[in-house]
Amino acid sequence: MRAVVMGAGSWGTAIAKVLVDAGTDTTLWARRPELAERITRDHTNADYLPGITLPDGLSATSSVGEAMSGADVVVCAVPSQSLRANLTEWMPHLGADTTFVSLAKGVETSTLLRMTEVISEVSGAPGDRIAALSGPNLAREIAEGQPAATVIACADEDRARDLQDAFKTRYFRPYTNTDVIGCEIGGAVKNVIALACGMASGVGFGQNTLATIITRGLAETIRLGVAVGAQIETMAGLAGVGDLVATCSSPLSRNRTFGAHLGEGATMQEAQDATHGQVAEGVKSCTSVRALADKYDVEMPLTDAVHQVCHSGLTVADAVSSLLGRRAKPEIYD
Ligand SMILES: NC(=O)c1ccc[n+]([C@@H]2O[C@H](COP(=O)([O-])OP(=O)(O)OC[C@H]3O[C@@H](n4cnc5c(N)ncnc54)[C@H](O)[C@@H]3O)[C@@H](O)[C@H]2O)c1
Ligand SMILES: O=P(O)(O)OC[C@H](O)CO
Repeated sequence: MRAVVMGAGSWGTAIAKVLVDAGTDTTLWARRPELAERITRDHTNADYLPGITLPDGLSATSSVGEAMSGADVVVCAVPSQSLRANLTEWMPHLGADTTFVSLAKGVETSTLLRMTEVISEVSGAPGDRIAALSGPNLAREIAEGQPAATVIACADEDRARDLQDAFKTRYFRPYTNTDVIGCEIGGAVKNVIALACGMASGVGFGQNTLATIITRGLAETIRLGVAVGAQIETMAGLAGVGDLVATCSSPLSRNRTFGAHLGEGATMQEAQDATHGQVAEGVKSCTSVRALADKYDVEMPLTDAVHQVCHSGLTVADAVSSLLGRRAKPEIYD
C-alpha cells in the first residue's frame, strides 16, 4: 500500500509520521514548497509541530502530481471548509480505485454535507471507498508517540481492516467501525462543545461547569447523531465521548483555546489572530451543525449559544444566563 497525506498542518504531519512508523510507504504534500523542502531535508515541521523529529522515511513535496503518483490511499488533511476546493484541484491526479481517508472534523457550511459525502460528491467514489479517521487524537501527543487509539470508519469492513494495518503502530491503535456517520458527527460536534468549554474556562469556571458542558454536549451529539442515522454506541466510543473529553479538557485543543480567549474577553478577531493560522473548526462548523440540527428538528442549546457568541455578538455572560434560564426538564428526553 502506498499512501499520500494531502496537507502538512499539525494533524496531516502527525498522521504521516504514524503511517511511516507503521511501515506504510508515505509521502506528505505541503502547499508551500519551502515547507516541503524543510520536512524532507530537516525532518521537522517547525511551523506546526516544533521540536518533533519526523522519520527519515518521510519525504514531502509541493507537487500534487508527484505526491499522488502511484498512491492507493489518499489521506485528506486540509480543513473542512476548503476540502471541496482542494479535492477539485487534485482530481486530475487521482487514480481510478483510490481509497480516501478523511481526517477533517467538520460539516460543510454551504451544503451541510459531512466530509466523506463531500469526497464522494467531488470524486464520484462510492461510499465503500471512503473512510473517516477520528478519535481523541491531539496531533502533538500522537507525534510524540504517546499511546492513543482512534476509529477508522468505512462501510466496507475489509477496507477498514486494511487501513487499520496501514495506520497501526506501537503507540497508535486504530479500531474499525462501519458507522461513518457517527464518527463524523462526533468529530464535528465536539469542536463546538470544546469552544463552549474554553469559554467557560476563560471566564474562570471550574470542573463542575466543564463536566456539565461535556455531558450535555454529549447529549446534543447523541440527539443529532441518532437523527441523521448514527449508532448510539459510536457516540459512546472513541470518536464520540473519547474525542469530546480529550478536546474539551486539553489546552492543546485549538477549539478550546479559541473559546478561552473569548471567555477572557477577546474579540473574535483577537481570538482568530491568536490561532497563528491554525484552524479551529468549530468556529465555522457551529453554523452548519446548528443548521443540520434545525433541518432534523433537534434541540442543541449549547451549539446554539456557541453560534450566537461567535456570529451574533452574544456575550459569554449572556450565553450562560440564557442557557441556565431555559425551562426545567427531565435529564433524558427524546
Ligand atoms: N490538529 C489536531 O490535533 C487534529 C487532530 C485530529 C483531527 N484534526 C482535524 O484535521 C483537519 C486538519 O487540521 P490540522 O490540525 O492539520 O490543521 P492545521 O491548521 O494545523 O493545518 C491545516 C493544513 O491545511 C492547509 N490549509 C489551510 N487552509 C487551506 C486552504 N484553504 N487550502 C488548502 N490548504 C489549506 C494548511 O496549509 C495546513 O497545511 C481539521 O479538520 C482538524 O479538525 C486535527
Ligand atoms: O485542536 P482541535 O481543537 O482542533 O482538536 C484536535 C483533535 O480533533 C482532537 O482529537
